Amino acid sequence: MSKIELINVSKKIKGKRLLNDISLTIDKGKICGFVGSNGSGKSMLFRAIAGLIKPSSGNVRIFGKELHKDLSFPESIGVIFEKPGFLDQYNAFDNLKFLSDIQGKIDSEQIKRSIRRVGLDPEDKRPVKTYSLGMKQKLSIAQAIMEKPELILLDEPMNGLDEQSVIMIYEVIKQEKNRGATVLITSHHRTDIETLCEEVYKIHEGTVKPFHFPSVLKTQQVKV
Ligand SMILES: Nc1ncnc2c1ncn2[C@@H]1O[C@H](COP(=O)(O)OP(=O)(O)OP(=O)(O)O)[C@@H](O)[C@H]1O
Repeated sequence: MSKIELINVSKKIKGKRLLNDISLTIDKGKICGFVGSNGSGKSMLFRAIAGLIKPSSGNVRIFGKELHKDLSFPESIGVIFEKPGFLDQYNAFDNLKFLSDIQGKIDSEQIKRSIRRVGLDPEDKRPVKTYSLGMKQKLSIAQAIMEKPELILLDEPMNGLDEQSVIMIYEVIKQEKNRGATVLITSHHRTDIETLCEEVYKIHEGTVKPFHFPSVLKTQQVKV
């Protein structure tokens, strides 16, 4: 029950198999990393887990409930995908308020707290269109965590972040895990994955396999 399960999930678009018979189980409360080259299928996999695409075959179960059968979308989910989509003429707080009003689960103070947690100022009245890429990225992370979701999908969350901000977001992600969230992350940076993830999978042409980074130390020892 307390698992994310993909059972023989495939997705074909226009005859091309983008996800290829993926079976995967992730325990609740884990931080799980996904690596793989550009176009390998990481975002497509996240879309399948978020209920944003329907697999051509196979099932996705989120904590015991089957997507597209028991429910359309996971009940408690926070996501960021590659391009943050905000209402550019509104400020940070108003953007998150607008989104939180859909569910009506949290109050203004909780929104402000999550904006502060990612290092932004909830009292900043400037429209989001004046924000840098990194600031927009931080706001996306604030939006993904603000409702304390059970499941958090972070597709390249460190995009555009400076070194100090990356360390701050590492802490935020670890805090989310500590409160019980299951976090799935993609990144092209080994340090992100090694610092955060307890399990790592590699996606290659739509298939998924457990992955371990090659040990640099071992290679050096062999050379000596
Ligand atoms: N809507 C779509 N229609 C058809 N093909 C798509 C669609 N979206 C993605 N693809 C294809 O699916 C494959 C996987 O794309 P995906 O975005 O999942 O890759 P990714 O691993 O996230 O790559 P990156 O590291 O560049 O973000 C690619 O070949 C891409 O061209």
